[in-house]
Amino acid sequence: MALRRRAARAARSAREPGGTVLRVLQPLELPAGPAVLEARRDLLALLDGDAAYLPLPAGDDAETQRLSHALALGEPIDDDAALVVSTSGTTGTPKGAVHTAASLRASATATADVLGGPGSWLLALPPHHIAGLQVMLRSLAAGHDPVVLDLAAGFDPSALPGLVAAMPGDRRYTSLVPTQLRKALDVPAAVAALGRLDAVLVGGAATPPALLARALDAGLPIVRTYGMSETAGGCVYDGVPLPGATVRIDGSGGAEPGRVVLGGATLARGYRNMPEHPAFAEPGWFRTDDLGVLDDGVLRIVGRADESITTGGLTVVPQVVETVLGEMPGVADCAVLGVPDERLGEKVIAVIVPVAGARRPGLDDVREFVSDRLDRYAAPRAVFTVGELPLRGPGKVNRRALRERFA
Ligand SMILES: O=C(O)CCC(=O)c1ccccc1C(=O)O
Repeated sequence: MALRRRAARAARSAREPGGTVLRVLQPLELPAGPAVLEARRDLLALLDGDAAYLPLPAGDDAETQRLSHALALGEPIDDDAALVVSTSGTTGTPKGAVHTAASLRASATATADVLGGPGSWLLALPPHHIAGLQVMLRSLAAGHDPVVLDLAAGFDPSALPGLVAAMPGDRRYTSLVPTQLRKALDVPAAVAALGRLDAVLVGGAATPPALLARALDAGLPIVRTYGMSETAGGCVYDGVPLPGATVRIDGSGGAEPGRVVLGGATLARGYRNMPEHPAFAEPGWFRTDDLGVLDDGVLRIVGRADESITTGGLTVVPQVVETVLGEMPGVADCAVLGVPDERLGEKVIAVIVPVAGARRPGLDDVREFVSDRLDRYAAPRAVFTVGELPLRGPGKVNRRALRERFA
């Protein structure tokens, strides 16, 4: 059912006597267990699907706007578990990040503090994704129903003006992934609408510098966020940790990129049913798969440890090459990956989405463009063009699918 119709129904059910309900947000076959959300009935009406509603015993907070105990279809998770966020992870092993009421509250509070106060939120991301979930929670925490963009037929920026106009409250926010921002920038009325918001959070994937520059030039209040399900969404805004969040770089020699390790009150307690998982081995810290550098306390993400390419014995971080290619005329979007190569072990290839109507950049164009911007060994050795990049989640390129296609 279209989200718009659900929204209309939600508005109706909001007038019914409330009561809280539990809601399973994720399919049950995940070994990590389902994510369960308790929220007001009017919100849950937006999240229609096949899952069952389980009535919650009414407590002190019967018409609550907070999260509380989660049950997996009657199976208790843990005493202090509030929400299990299912995360596929890049490695493909599904995991459930166990959040407590404290970690979720810490995230909501820190976000509101940094953005200038609680406000209403426009939901433009799937509600089972941590960023979409956070949009709903922050909006509900501020006492506002989130305004919902219908994603049934994909992200349509022309819906933004009407939805932004319908947003209550004196502070108004939204969260987008970079691909959505790119689409919105092509629609002047959408740019004007986003420009009326107090912040547009962009995250989930690296925002190419050229895209960021276009958005800032258009006057959009962009905040680049960095975080993941394990940190209850963004815990670093524009490179600066939120109040209470901490960032450490491990295994880095000075300016060299090292492993990003995150700490602070927004951290999940661990992965469900995986007490030995190495990412949570050090109490109070979460070891990410990201590589980054800290310049004067400002975090810059360089790429992912598990996606780096070894070519001729040298390491290439795909995101570094993507950032350079993203500045190339005629390139709307791109992904860089390693494919098996007899001589080099792996070779660097680029998959490019050309700008509509522009000449398709070829291998010679690419090699010339990168020649004074990248080390020789990092230059792509093959270039493919596609209409759009396959995604494995909002904003995240499915490199595995590309590797299978172009290897
Ligand atoms: O992709 C992830 O794992 C987290 C991304 C994320 O939290 C996010 C993504 C887009 C916009 C806003 C946010 C956010 O920090 O809430």
